[in-house]
Amino acid sequence: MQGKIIKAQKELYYVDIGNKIYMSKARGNFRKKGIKPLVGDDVIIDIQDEDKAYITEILERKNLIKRPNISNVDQMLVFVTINDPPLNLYNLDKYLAMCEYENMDVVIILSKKDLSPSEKVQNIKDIYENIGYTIVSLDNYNDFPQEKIKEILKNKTSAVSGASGVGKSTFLNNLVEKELEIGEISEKLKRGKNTTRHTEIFAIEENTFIFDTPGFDNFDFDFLEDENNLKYTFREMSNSKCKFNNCNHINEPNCQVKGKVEIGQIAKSRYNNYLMMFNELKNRRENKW
Ligand SMILES: Nc1nc2c(ncn2[C@@H]2O[C@H](COP(=O)(O)OP(=O)(O)OP(=O)(O)O)[C@@H](O)[C@H]2O)c(=O)[nH]1
Ligand SMILES: [Zn+2]
Repeated sequence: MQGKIIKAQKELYYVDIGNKIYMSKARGNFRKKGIKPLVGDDVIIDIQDEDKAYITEILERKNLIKRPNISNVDQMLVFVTINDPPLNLYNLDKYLAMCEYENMDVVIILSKKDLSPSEKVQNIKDIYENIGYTIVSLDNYNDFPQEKIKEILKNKTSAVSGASGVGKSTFLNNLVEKELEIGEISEKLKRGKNTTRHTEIFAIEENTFIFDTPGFDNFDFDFLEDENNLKYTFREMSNSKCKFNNCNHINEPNCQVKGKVEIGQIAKSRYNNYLMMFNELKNRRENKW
């Protein structure tokens, strides 16, 4: 039987098989190899009785995030605000680069719309929609697009990320509370108010999950070692016809990316952040030795 680990407590794993949750312990070859099951893992279980089972196999992971340790994130909801806290485009572009590198879909959530001047919201939308990102602006208290969010989450396992105070927990509570009201999430999964926090996944509906702890917590650049690969994580730089096909778009002659920046087809902020990240990675690699 195949299922997904939605919660881990010490050596006990809660495996959701769609209509039922089994408390499971690890058994099998992966244990000998020192591989520990993670929340998010798709696993094969061997059912013992009513609600107990053994995990016998961990299916290949699509990706693995550290701090918190979670796996198989299909989609990242990257949260930003315009004013509170102030928008930091460098960090946003870094999050986006990480998601590209980890092969996750990305949706940008611009929260606290109520506190944001609409022309600034439009500005950000213009930059990011132009390069193919979905961006949803919302007010967690008075304008929460539940149906739209559910549509975005459908049939995927999603996680949230973003700076402290951008409204991630309020968003998650909103989403889960509303679903609880509608009665689509079983009472079993209801978040205990006083229990210790472990990473958990909520099943929004069948085949649709969201992690309750932010991904890329405490983030830095340990995902990318070689600055020469950074260009592949900037969508607007792929498919450019530069003179050199390994062009880093910095000092090379006949660089189409630089040309596009000059005529405004590529956002200056994105390009400048690319240069900053490039240097950050380069310094880091050079200082390692
Ligand atoms: N005006 C307004 N305030 C909001 C909105 N969403 C959240 N807040 C408030 O912003 C503050 C921070 O929200 P949280 O949901 O705790 O933010 P977080 O991203 O989870 O923060 P960390 O837990 O530190 O990572 C709280 O006081 C919320 O009530 C919103 O859409 N509009
Ligand atoms: Zn170039």
